[in-house]
Amino acid sequence: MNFLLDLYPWTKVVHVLSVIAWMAGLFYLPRLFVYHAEQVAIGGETDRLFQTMEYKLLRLIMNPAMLTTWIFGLALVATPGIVDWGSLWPYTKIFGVLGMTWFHHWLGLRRKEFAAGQNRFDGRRYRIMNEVPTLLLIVIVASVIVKF
Ligand code: HEM
Repeated sequence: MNFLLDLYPWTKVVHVLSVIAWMAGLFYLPRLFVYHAEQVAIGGETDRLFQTMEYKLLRLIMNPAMLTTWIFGLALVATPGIVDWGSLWPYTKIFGVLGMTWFHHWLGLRRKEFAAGQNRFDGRRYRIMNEVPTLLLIVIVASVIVKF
């Protein structure tokens, strides 16, 4: 895995770029759900517009960004000398990324419900869920920067 040492800064560049794209979607999609749930009548033109925006955000931005975040994150894990498994931070980071991945799939399930005209949650619920990626982001960034 020594070739990964030469690539290390560039692996991290692609990892962080992917993270930014993924996070943009993880913050924005629940906001779309808030307005979709509160302001939009089922079956109308605006409903179809929101469904298209949600579909494209998830499929074209968030799914690929999650995939490349994972691929390049795991490449960083495989790079010699980067992760000290005797420290606490790798475990808090794993907790954060598994939580973020769970949240991504939770949003994907809610998108399918909107697409079927069967949304079950009100805007307040989506507002509350919007805080989940914020909290996980704090845990993850503190883990990789402070490295406690
Ligand atoms: C999906 C699985 C992920 C894995 C396996 C992973 C793994 C890693 C590893 C091993 C590093 C290298 C740390 C170093 O160079 O010292 C790193 C850096 C980083 N990760 Fe991740 N990561 C993942 C997801 C995420 C997520 C979801 C975020 C943010 C929401 C994130 C944010 C960062 C940042 C900002 C850095 C750069 C820290 C620095 O060195 O300045 N990562 N990641």
